[in-house]
Amino acid sequence: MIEVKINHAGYHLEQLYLSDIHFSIPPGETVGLLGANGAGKSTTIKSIIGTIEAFDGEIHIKDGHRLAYIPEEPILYDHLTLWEHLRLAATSYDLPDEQWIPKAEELLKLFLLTGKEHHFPVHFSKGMKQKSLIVLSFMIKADIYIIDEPFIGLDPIATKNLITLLEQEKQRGAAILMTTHVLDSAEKLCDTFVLLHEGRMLFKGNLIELQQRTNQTLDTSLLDCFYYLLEEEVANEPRL
Ligand SMILES: Nc1ncnc2c1ncn2[C@@H]1O[C@H](COP(=O)(O)OP(=O)(O)OP(=O)(O)O)[C@@H](O)[C@H]1O
Repeated sequence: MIEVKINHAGYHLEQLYLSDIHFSIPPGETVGLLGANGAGKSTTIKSIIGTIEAFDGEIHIKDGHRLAYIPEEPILYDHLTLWEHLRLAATSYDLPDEQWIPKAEELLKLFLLTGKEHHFPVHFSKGMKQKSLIVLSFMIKADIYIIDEPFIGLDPIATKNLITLLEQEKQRGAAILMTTHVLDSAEKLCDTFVLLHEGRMLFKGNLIELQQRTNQTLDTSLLDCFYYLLEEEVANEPRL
């Protein structure tokens, strides 16, 4: 379980971008953090993981719970091989060799990285770097996964494997937060949605609640509801 209470957050104290973004993710649930470009999704994630410049709010994570974060732009160490990255993560979480090594090998095979363990991932393609971070995150069996744009840059097989892994982790009781612009995938994978617009939370709830909120029928897609909600918001904005 993770509880997010962002009163204000942003990049300059005098000009905070996010305001009043409050939501929680119970164990075994996936929340989709949605919004147009610049709506504040990455800023919300930075607030949760503690890398934002200015923050007023509270983030509650149960003691001892592990959080795995997969950023949109993969960040890897220049001078460590893929295997050294995996060993470093395992050491940081005190995982015994007999636990992490078989899991790492299984994930490397699944994401077609077997044979690349002793290469330097900084020289990998963008998708391979992303897959390396996926292997690292799923290897530690986190309680909370935060994934920024998981489907951009992954090939179709890797995307399918990632979806299967996410479903398995959810069944295991992990709480998952993902941002994505791929709304048909979000509709299938997420239990609830947090919709941001210009740093504010426009909506929080499941698809049925979003269909009701936008006066749409139960067969209306997430994409269409999202569109109607933003259209209504923009129409109601004060004109300069
Ligand atoms: N490092 C930064 N310094 C100053 N302002 C920033 C910084 N990063 C983002 N912003 C601003 O904060 C606002 C929200 O950006 P954010 O990256 O959270 O949007 P997003 O919803 O993740 O967008 P996208 O879908 O394009 O990734 C934007 O106005 C952006 O210009």
